[in-house]
Amino acid sequence: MTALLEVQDLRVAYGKIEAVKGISFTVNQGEVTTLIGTNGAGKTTTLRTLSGLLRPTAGRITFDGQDLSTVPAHKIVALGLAHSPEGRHIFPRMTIEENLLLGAFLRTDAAGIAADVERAYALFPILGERRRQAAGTLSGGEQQMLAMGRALMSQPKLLMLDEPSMGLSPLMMQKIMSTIVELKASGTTILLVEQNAQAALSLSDQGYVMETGRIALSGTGADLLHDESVRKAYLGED
Ligand SMILES: Nc1ncnc2c1ncn2[C@@H]1O[C@H](COP(=O)(O)OP(=O)(O)OP(=O)(O)O)[C@@H](O)[C@H]1O
Repeated sequence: MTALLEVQDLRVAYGKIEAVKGISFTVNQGEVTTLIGTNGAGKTTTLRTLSGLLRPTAGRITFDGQDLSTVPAHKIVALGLAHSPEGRHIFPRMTIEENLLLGAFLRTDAAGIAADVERAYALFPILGERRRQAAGTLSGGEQQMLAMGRALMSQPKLLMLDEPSMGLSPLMMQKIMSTIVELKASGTTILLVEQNAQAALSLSDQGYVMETGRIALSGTGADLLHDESVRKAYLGED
């Protein structure tokens, strides 16, 4: 198993408040790795740090053999790391296609970009049907598809998805989860942050449980899914 991302003893603080308190985890090439945890555990802070939006106070991030700790955010996309953020952050007045093309802002290969736009439409047909409409007219779930499609437009080695199922209907959530499985099958490595532990762990190779800035538990998705403490805390079992 080759590690694509290695995080060692990472610490991140907002002023005096330490949100991530020395976490270590690995994302293997070609796998889906999930971070689960309660609200405020530090999952989003971790993804934002990997994207270069926050600076760690300590620790090491190695991505594809390179130390990321001091690489600025705008260079991190070029290294192959894409982030579909919590809350999607699509541009509502721009069209769906314009939003997708923003994800390719570093690329100059017109034919490749056009092919990847078509790939996004194949993955999410609704986006293709409405390509010329303002993105703000999409439903929440469709906006999530757009955010994922846009992140894929940079042809990332690692796709980070922050709470892709948030606020979605069960049917829409299933679509997003099955797309994650499809993306993995086509060779994309994924780091997933999810509140829906059942759905996320079911499709994950590896999982990490975060609690108040620390990793409390780790294992394969199947191990965690069957772990009694995980079932009690995250799957609502007595
Ligand atoms: N901009 C900020 N300034 C100060 N504290 C922050 C900021 N953003 C997050 N925090 C704090 O850092 C901690 C970790 O938050 P984070 O958003 O990373 O958690 P999370 O695991 O993603 O939670 P959620 O599932 O609720 O999104 C929380 O205590 C939160 O209040």
